[in-house]
Amino acid sequence: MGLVHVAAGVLSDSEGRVLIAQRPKGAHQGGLWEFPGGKLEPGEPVEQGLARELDEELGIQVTASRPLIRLRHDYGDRRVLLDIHRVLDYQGTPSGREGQALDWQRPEHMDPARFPAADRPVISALRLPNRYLITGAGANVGAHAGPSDPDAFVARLGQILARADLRIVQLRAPGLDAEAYAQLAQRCANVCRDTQARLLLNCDPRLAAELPGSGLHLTEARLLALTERPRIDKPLIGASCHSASALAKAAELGLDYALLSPVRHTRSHADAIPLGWSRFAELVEDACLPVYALGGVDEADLDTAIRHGAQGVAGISGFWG
Ligand SMILES: Nc1nc2c([nH]c(=O)n2[C@@H]2O[C@H](COP(=O)(O)OP(=O)(O)OP(=O)(O)O)[C@@H](O)[C@H]2O)c(=O)[nH]1
Repeated sequence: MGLVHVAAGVLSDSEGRVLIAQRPKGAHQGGLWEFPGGKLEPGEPVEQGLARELDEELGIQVTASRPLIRLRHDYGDRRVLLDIHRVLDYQGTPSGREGQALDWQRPEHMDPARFPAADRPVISALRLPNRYLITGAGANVGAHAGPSDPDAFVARLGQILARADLRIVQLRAPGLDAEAYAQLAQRCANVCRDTQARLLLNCDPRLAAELPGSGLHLTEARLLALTERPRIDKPLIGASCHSASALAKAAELGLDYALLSPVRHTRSHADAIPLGWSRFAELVEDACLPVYALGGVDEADLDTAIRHGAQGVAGISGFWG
């Protein structure tokens, strides 16, 4: 069975809604909604094919785009390689040139069941920001300890989340016992509510289920021990990964994102061997979910991370200071 290489585009409007199109009834995955695009011609570069398809299907001329996510999916009757790009700039007004219905939808309102199965990670990618904050230690303690001063810790979190482009935070405090973690999580949840940020709990899933917060973050050890996606009433679940097998497991369980580390040497994980950007890109290439670059990276690396296939950058020291 051959591989069908497809380029598709994400067009956003000023309210953050994304353009979707309905596939014709008789087509593969007919009746479902998709990101506009189509098959590349043999040897055709992705950006060129994307521009051609969006001109044919929508009557627009793409002038700037960048990769969002690359995915592989096996439908049984067809294997697809999807290159999904964000369209950053275009000329013209999109219209359904092939008679297809169009709609503009906010990513958080998209129902994955109404899209081809391959598109689920695309919807996750659209719902996630490109900067991901991990809490550091409080004053006077090493990165592996918990915060020694919860008041200062919560105040620091509030300061950082005042920035409009940091909308997701993982509460990482491996030095705390369950009770101290739960107390701190309650206080962080209040800060996140006030700043409209999403809080991800890095703790035992059973504890997380009892705590406020938008999601759960799994350590690689917790991820590898699972056989199914944790059944928890929180929309967002991700995991730390350090290998191809962990990324494959995260995708197989239908997690929403992974953190892949360490890209560079870091003081917090001094013994770990850095992946470097080219190995990072190789691992992301085969991963079927959004992946953040972590470990010795900061905001200055955002463009580099995206060029190497990442959703964005995650960090402790780069953001926490
Ligand atoms: N455009 C697009 N195709 C997708 C998406 N998700 C997904 O699985 N696909 C699959 O990718 C393939 C795209 O092929 P297509 O039939 O749209 O290609 P095309 O526009 O060149 O049409 P053609 O077959 O008439 O030449 C289909 O198998 C489709 O099911 C998506 O979000 N957008």
